Amino acid sequence: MQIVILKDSASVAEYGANIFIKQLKKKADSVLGLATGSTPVSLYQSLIAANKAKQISFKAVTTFNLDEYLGLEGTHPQSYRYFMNEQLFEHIDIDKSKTFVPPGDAANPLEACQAYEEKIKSAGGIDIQLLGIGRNGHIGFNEPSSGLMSRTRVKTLTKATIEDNARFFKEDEYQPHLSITMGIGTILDAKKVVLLATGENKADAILATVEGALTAACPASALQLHQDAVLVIDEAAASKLSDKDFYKHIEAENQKLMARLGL
Ligand SMILES: N[C@@H]1[C@@H](O)[C@H](O)[C@@H](COP(=O)(O)O)O[C@@H]1O
Repeated sequence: MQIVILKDSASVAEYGANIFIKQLKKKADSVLGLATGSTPVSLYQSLIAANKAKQISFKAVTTFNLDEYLGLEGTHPQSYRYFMNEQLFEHIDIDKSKTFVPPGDAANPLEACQAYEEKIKSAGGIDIQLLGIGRNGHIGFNEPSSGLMSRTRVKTLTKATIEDNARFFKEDEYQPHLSITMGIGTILDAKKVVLLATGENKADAILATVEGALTAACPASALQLHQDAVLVIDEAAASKLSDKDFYKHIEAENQKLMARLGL
């Protein structure tokens, strides 16, 4: 796991965006795995700016989002499809028919999960998967106790996640308790995984992910198994790590090596 500790959330977004910009320059028809939540919003703004400045194009790109609320149509303002349209897709030169979000309004969600897996496979697999992290260590909507090899499926949200996400819903608005989410196995199949975390309320989850045991109790700990997982976190999210200075030292050495190799 590559651990990059930066001073604040703006630096995290910029570093994360640069990984995606580099990927799109290298492979114009990349398959991107995308995420929702407040953490990736600034990264999306940087990608929009890079697209407007003609540094990168999304014309040949395909995207797959991690998850969606079950029971919300894509036109619902709290749906993740709506979020993606608003925060990214409507501002870039992407072909919307190549942007996929699990269908929250599927008549048969079980079949829809299977179809989503097949769609990812037929697109050639995900080149880079962007992730945020929940306070309880969830990735996508893979809550604690999720199978480490799980595939796209229906998941019940924990009380903690429902409470954390309640801020997006109006007081009397229906808030789903179920979701469709890529599984942990689906996420691990991505060629590269980039997890962003900022703020002190993510510090316990980051500690469990980096220095804790590989366990379904912290779904993000499964990234310990990935060959190319990058954690981009700010000082606050890194504040509980015991080996923080060591990770900074490794990253400085890593940067020197990359510069020497011209990468
Ligand atoms: N399903 C999403 C996750 O994919 C996201 O990582 C998490 C954290 O969100 P935030 O970035 O707002 O803290 O929220 C939701 O539960």
